[in-house]
Amino acid sequence: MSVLEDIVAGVRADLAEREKALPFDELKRLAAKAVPPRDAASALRESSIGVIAEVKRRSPSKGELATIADPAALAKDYEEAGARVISVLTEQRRFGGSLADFDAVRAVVDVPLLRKDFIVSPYQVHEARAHGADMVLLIVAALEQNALVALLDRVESLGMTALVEVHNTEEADRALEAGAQVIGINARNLHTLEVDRDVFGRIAPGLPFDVTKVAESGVRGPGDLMAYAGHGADAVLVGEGLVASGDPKGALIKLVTAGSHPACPRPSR
Ligand SMILES: O=C(O)c1ccccc1NCC(=O)[C@H](O)[C@H](O)COP(=O)(O)O
Repeated sequence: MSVLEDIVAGVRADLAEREKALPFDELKRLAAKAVPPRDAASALRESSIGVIAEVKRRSPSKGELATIADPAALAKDYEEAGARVISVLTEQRRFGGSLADFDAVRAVVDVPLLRKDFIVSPYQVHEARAHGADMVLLIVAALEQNALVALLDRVESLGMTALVEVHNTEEADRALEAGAQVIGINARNLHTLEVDRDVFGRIAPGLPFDVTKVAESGVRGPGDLMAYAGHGADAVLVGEGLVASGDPKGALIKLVTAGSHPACPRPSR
């Protein structure tokens, strides 16, 4: 079983428990009553390079990254430092995240929030909305094409933005065929867990100019952000480089400053 398959199997088991506790129809009613979604897509298409700052405790590749006793305080720091979007991992078994973390963050910040999880069911999309999510991650490698199309449609019909994650040109073609408007190119190979920052430069130039391009993983400082920007990134998604830095707010300020520096390549629109 690959790492991704193993994670998804755990996600499905946990999902089955939540579905028992809260029927889908009830969840849909809660989602319909939630505060309307913020426009995450527009937040990522400003004239400077945006940063999606992630609340990430641990990971399959690195194990424990940071304790994060107070995810709300970390998110508040991210907002004050200029994060365009905040990503909150809600997968529990391998990343130590939870919907409780998401709720704590939602209660204190106004910027758009990304629910970062392994979404395989419409239930999780409505769940994200019910908890106040504005953006939802859809990983192409984890989904058959018809499921990808249906989930993307579901995310958009609830007024949220889908961040559709790809790792190679075949997945990028599938994302485009499904109608993705925001594509995340993840430098982390989900089979080997190795990070290859060059993946972005191989895929991004082949995407239509009007698709928002997010470089995911491997940003450890302003130099990496600048390099991704040079290959056409509109935004970068950063976890480890912030939470394991010892000073997440300071590290994010450096990235945000680099993203709006005159020497930083701008999105070409
Ligand atoms: O981070 C991992 O080890 C990982 C393993 C398997 C599936 C997904 C994984 N990470 C999810 C992410 O996409 C990253 O959290 C995100 O891109 C931030 O990456 P980084 O800045 O390198 O922490």
